[in-house]
Amino acid sequence: MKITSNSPEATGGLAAFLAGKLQPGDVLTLEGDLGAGKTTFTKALGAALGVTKTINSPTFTIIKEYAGDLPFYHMDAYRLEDTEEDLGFEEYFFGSGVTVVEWASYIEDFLPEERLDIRVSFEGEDARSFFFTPRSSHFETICEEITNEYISD
Ligand SMILES: Nc1ncnc2c1ncn2[C@@H]1O[C@H](COP(=O)(O)OP(=O)(O)OP(=O)(O)O)[C@@H](O)[C@H]1O
Repeated sequence: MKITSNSPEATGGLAAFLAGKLQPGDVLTLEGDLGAGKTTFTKALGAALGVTKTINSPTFTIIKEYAGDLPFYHMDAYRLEDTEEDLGFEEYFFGSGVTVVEWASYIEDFLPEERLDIRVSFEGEDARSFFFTPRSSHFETICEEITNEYISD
């Protein structure tokens, strides 16, 4: 399923709409090229989940935890490339918060099967495409709701 965004604000609105549908224990993976809009999307998602602190890229910390209406975990697996060491991922993935994982393919063996995969691609100066791949019935329902909200006809 593909949604087009024509501005950072539109990306924020899409992230906020998704945030409103999420439940404790939900895991999202987010991939896209440099400058595609992953951070823009994640900041808006976190804000909509009630996080008031500034959300920055967690590259040097692997995971950042934020308090919101429910816990929000922002993970960047870049420095874990093909690790076989379990750093306690389950506490996040099967916990009471929402987790966003960047560079998720690097920790593929530890990812929960039930998740929402999101890919952002650069289409032009302010244009971005968001591709959503739901990997559970819960996320299929959410994707249908996003489609109904964003795709008319
Ligand atoms: N439709 C759009 N959606 C998101 N960002 C957009 C859009 N149009 C323009 N932008 C701009 O593109 C940039 C996206 O940067 P952002 O840091 O979110 O990307 P990123 O994918 O996290 O990159 P990096 O991997 O380098 O951290 C921002 O400067 C943002 O204002």
